[in-house]
Amino acid sequence: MRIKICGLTQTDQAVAISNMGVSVLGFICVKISPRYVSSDTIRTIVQALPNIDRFGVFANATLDVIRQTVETGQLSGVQLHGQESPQDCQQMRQMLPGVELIKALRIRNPEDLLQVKEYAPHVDTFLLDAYHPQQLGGTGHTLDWPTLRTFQPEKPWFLAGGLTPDNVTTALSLLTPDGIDLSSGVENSPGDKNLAKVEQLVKAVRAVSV
Ligand SMILES: O=C(O)c1ccccc1N[C@@H]1O[C@H](COP(=O)(O)O)[C@@H](O)[C@H]1O
Repeated sequence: MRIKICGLTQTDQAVAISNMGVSVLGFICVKISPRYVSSDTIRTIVQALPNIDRFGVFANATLDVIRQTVETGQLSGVQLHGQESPQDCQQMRQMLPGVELIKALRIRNPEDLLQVKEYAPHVDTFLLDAYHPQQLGGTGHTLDWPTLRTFQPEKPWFLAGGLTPDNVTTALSLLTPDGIDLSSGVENSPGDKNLAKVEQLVKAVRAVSV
């Protein structure tokens, strides 16, 4: 089970969280987000980290911006959280070989899950997040977990959306994602992570999965 903590902005918190057994750190590269960090800030943080996966989160960014951020920020993965098409993903895949490509789908209803078929040939990993009409992500809203019980894409997937140390056990009793992703559920305020909550989360996940 991969554990991704997203929306890091501070080096000391990123280092502490890396050392807790978390497997992926996420950096928000969407300028309108209160968790936004520039590629230079990502590089500064990443250079202080042990060996850990590092995803940049983008929404409808150009290929050039993504390539520049991956290079400067030394990212190992690109999470596409906007309306990127399967063709956009295909182009990205060609441009960034060796970089994990994650397509986030914001789910409004069970029909939205059908999109995975079109994306699957062009991405490495899926991420399911809750839909919010005004916010792209980091909403703290949960998905309707029981409706995802039969979701079994042909690629690994992360469950995101409103997960907390308190509700993660319930989520994992209903679903078997390959990873989980949390942002606001382990924060004091946007971009300021609560280390005690991250520790509580890791313990809760390790108690129910390997
Ligand atoms: O966190 C943000 O500000 C953000 C902005 C734009 C796109 C995605 C964003 N975050 C992603 O939101 C989900 C879950 O967040 P939460 O746990 O519900 O707070 C996660 O995938 C983040 O990468």
